[in-house]
Amino acid sequence: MPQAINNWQMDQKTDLSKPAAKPKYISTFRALSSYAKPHWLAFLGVFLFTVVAISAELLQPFLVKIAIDDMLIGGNGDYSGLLVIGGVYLGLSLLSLLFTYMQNNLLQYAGQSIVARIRKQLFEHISKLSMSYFDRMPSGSLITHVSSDTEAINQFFNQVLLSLLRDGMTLVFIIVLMFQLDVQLTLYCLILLPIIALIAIGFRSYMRKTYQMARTRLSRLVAFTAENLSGMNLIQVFHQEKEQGKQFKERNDSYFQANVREIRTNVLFNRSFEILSNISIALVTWLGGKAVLDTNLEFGVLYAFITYIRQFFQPINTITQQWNTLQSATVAVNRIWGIFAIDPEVDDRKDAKPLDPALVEGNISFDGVTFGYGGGSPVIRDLDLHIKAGSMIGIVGTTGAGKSSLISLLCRFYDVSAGNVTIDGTDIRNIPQASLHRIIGLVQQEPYLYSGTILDNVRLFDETITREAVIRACEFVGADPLIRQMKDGYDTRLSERGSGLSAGERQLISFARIIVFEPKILILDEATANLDSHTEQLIQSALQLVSAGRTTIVIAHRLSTIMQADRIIVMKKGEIVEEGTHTELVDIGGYYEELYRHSQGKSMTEAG
Ligand SMILES: Nc1ncnc2c1ncn2[C@@H]1O[C@H](COP(=O)(O)OP(=O)(O)OP(=O)(O)O)[C@@H](O)[C@H]1O
Repeated sequence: MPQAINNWQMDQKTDLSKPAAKPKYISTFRALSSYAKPHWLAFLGVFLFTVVAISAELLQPFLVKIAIDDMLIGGNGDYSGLLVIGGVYLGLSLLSLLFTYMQNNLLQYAGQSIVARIRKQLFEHISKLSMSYFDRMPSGSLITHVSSDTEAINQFFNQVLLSLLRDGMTLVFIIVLMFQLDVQLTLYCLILLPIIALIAIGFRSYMRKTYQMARTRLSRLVAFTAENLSGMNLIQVFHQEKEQGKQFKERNDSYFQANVREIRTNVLFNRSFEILSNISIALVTWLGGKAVLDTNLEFGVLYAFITYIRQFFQPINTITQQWNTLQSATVAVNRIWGIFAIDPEVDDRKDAKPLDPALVEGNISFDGVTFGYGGGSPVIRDLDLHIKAGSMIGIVGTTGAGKSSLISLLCRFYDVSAGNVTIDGTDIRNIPQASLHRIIGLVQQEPYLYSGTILDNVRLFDETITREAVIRACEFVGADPLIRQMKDGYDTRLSERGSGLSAGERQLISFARIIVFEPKILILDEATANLDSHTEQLIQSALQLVSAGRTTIVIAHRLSTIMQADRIIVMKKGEIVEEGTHTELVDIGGYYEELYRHSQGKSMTEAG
C-alpha cells in the first residue's frame, strides 16, 4: 500500500474521531481581506453593480402597482401610460440582467485571482519546506490543501460573499419597500421573523453534521480509489479484486447514505421555508384583502406586497444555505494559513555565502556526525568520513544501516544533530541551499521523470539549456540510440513518472541530466531492479563516463558497480564497520567478503 495514501486514510480516520475544531470566522475574514485588498476597485464595482441590479429587479412589482392603481382602477383609459410602464418594466429587466452578469463576472474574476495567488504562494511555500515536514505530512493531505482547500476559498467568494451581498441587500431593500407600501402589513409579516430564525438555527447544526459526514465519506472513497489504482498490479496478482470490490462497495454505500441524508435535510429545510412563505402570503391575502374590501388599501399595493413576500423568503433561504460553504472555507483557511505559519527546519543562514561552482574541488568530510530523524534515536552515530575530490567511493551495508540518511545529510535535506559536514572545508550550513544543490547531482534509485518530453526531462524544463546540449549529453552517456528509437525521439512525451520506460532507460536519462548540469559531486543510489546484462553494461560504462572528474558516492546494491571504486565503506547500524578497496575488504574476510562470496555464488548459479 503506498505510504502516502495509507497515511492520508489514517488522517481521515483520525479526523473523524476528533471533535470538529471551532471555526474562526473573524480570522478567516481578516486573512482573506488582506488578499482582497488589492482588488478593492473590483469589489466596489461588484457592490455598485449589485445595487443597480437589485434596484432594477425590485422596482418591477412597484411598476405593476402603479399600473393597477393609477391606470387600470383609477385611470382614464389611457393606453399610452400602460405602454410606457410596460417598456420601463422590460428595460428594468434587461438592466437587472446586464448588471447581474457584470457583477458575477467581476466577482468571479476577483475571486479566482485571489485564489490563484493563494495557490501559487502555497505551492511555493510548500516547495521550500524541509524533508522532515514531508516525513510528517502525508502527500495526500497536501494535495487536498492545494486543490480542495483553495477551491473552498474560491467558493467563499463566489457563493458566500455573493449571497451575503446580493441576498442581504435584497432583504434590506424589500423591507424598506414593504414599509413604504404599508407599515401595518409589514409589521404583521415581520412577526414571522423569530420563527424563521428558530428554524434556521435548528436546521443549521443538523445540516452541518450531514454535510461534514458526506465530505468525510467522500474523502475516504477517493483515498481508497486512488490507493487501489496505484496498487492495481498487486491487487490483480493476488486476486484481490473481489475483496477490494467489497470494501469499495461499503465505502460507496456509506457515501450514498450520507448524500441521501444531506439531500433529505436540504429538501426539508427548503420546504419549511416554503410553508412559512405560504403562511405569510395567506396572512397578507386575508389581512390585506380585508383592507382592500374596506377600501383602506389599494389593490395594487396588495399585489406588490404579495410579490415582495414571495421574494422575501428566497434570500433568507439562500443565505442560510451558505453556512456549510462558509464553514468549509473557514476550515480551509485555517489549514492553509497553518501551513504558511510553518518555517523550514533547514533554512539558509543569513551569513551563508554561495560557492562558485567553477572553483569547487569536491572534497567532502563528515566529522563526528550524529543524526536521528525528528530528534529521535540516532541512525548515524559519531561518523567520520573523508572523501577526496574526484574520487569514487562505494557504500554498502545492511538494510536500514543509514546509507541513504548519510546522503540526505550531504544534500542537507536534514541538519546533523552533532558534528558537521563540509565541502572543501566549508560547513554546508554556511552555503545557501540553492548553491549547495548546484554542486551536487543526485541519481536516485528510482529516477524521477516528469510528464513531459525526454528533452524537458533531461534539462529539467530549463529552457536555457539547448537541445544540442541535451543531445550531446545523451550521446555521451549512451542513451542517444535508445531515444532515437522512440516514436518522436527527443520529443517523445513521457507519461507520469516515466512509466513507459524501463528502469535502465530511466537511469540513463538521469545520467544525461548530470552531464547537462555538471555538478562537482555525484551521488548515485543504484537501482536494485534487475537489469538485463546489456543494460547493466550500458549503465556501468555510463557511470564511468559521468563520474570522471567528479567526487562520486555510490550506494551500491550490485557489487559489480563499485568493485573499481577508490574506496568502499561498509555500514551497519549507523556506523562504518569496514573500509578499504575491494581487494582489501575481501582480504579482511568480514561482512563485505561475505556479500562478495554471495554475489559470486549467485552469478555462478545464473551462469550455470
Ligand atoms: N524519513 C524517515 N523518518 C524516520 N526514520 C527514517 C526515515 N528514513 C529512514 N529512517 C530510518 O533510519 C534508518 C536508516 O535508514 P536509511 O534509509 O538511511 O537506511 P539504508 O541503509 O539506506 O537502507 P536501505 O538499504 O534499506 O535503503 C532506518 O532505521 C530507517 O527506518
